[in-house]
Amino acid sequence: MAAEFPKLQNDRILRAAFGEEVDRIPVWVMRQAGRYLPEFRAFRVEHDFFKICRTPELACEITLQPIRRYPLDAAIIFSDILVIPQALGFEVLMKPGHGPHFTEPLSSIDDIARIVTPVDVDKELKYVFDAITLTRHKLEGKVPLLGFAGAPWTLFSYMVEGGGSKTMSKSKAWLYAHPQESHKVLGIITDVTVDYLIGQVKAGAQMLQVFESHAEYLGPDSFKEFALPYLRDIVQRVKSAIKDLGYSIPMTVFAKGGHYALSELSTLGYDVIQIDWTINPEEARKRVPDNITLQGNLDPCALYGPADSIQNATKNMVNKFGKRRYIANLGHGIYPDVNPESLAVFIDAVHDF
Ligand SMILES: Cc1c2[nH]c(c1CCC(=O)O)Cc1[nH]c(c(CCC(=O)O)c1C)Cc1[nH]c(c(CCC(=O)O)c1C)Cc1[nH]c(c(C)c1CCC(=O)O)C2
Repeated sequence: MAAEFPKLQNDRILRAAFGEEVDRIPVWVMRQAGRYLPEFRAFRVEHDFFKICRTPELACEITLQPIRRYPLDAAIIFSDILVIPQALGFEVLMKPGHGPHFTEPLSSIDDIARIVTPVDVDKELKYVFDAITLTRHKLEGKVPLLGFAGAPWTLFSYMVEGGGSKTMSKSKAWLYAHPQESHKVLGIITDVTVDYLIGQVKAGAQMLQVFESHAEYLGPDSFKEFALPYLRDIVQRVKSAIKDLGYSIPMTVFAKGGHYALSELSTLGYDVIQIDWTINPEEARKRVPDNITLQGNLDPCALYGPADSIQNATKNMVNKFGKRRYIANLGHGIYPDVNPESLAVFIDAVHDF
């Protein structure tokens, strides 16, 4: 199937992920297709967020917007981690300015019965696979296309909280009051995520990232019990299945705020570990073995500074990571009120290295 896609012209990010030499440091940016771009905001006036996700032509167009503007080294498919809870039967709305909203979250353990399982991923999430295949063609081999999914604990916390939360106290309450039931739900999410990521590879994704965005709410012990086993399960099952299909695709894990677990995360089988800006890259390098690539980690707020300050911060960051086994990125998604010009300064500063 891969042979049907246009030939890849820039494989820097894949080479860096596998620890091969690169002529220049690859860079992409979390939320590179997003509200900081006027062309994205114009689209959002006309289209609902999940309608864009569900319409391959629209999702493809949004994915390509930052690629047209900047010399990025990867595209990431426009979608959201919450398409998995939707496939499990939850209604999720994206309220402009408020973020995600579940109309009926998991409010008691009796609600587990409402979860639709097993999920026929090829049917329920076909729209994502179609968007990936279309985008892979439309990219014309310019850069690799990344796929992604949310990690089980992060999705579980959304399904229980029903939206954002400062403390995650409802979902953490489940972990302490109903550990067995929590494991059951985490297992259900894991199974569908495995099929989903395999489907993305079959559809044309060339690298995969798993977002454990809510790692910061757990601690070493709860992360070890409720996050780590599922992150391991995902990488091992996906890697083994795609290997049987003849693919070798690098996988990245991002446990935001989860530095306390960096050593354990390094043992799971991911090729790349993304870090946020609250850890010094030199410290991360010490805790992650050198057969793993690091990705990150400029403070997204650094892009509010003037050009010379962005350049200095980027230079400083790259010096700390070193050029080997490194993919440049921000430490979290780009903020909606960042000047698009500032992103160009960041990307050029990485490439000038
Ligand atoms: C936690 C999480 C979500 N979604 C995602 C995560 C993990 C990464 C992270 O930690 O940020 C992942 C995600 N969401 C989106 C992408 C697209 C690809 C890309 O990075 O460009 C990706 C990779 C689009 C999006 N997802 C969302 C938008 C903005 C929606 C809008 O236009 O109204 C975009 C472009 C909405 C979203 N989606 C989510 C939230 C909390 C919000 C609201 C807050 C916000 O806007 O940043 C859940």
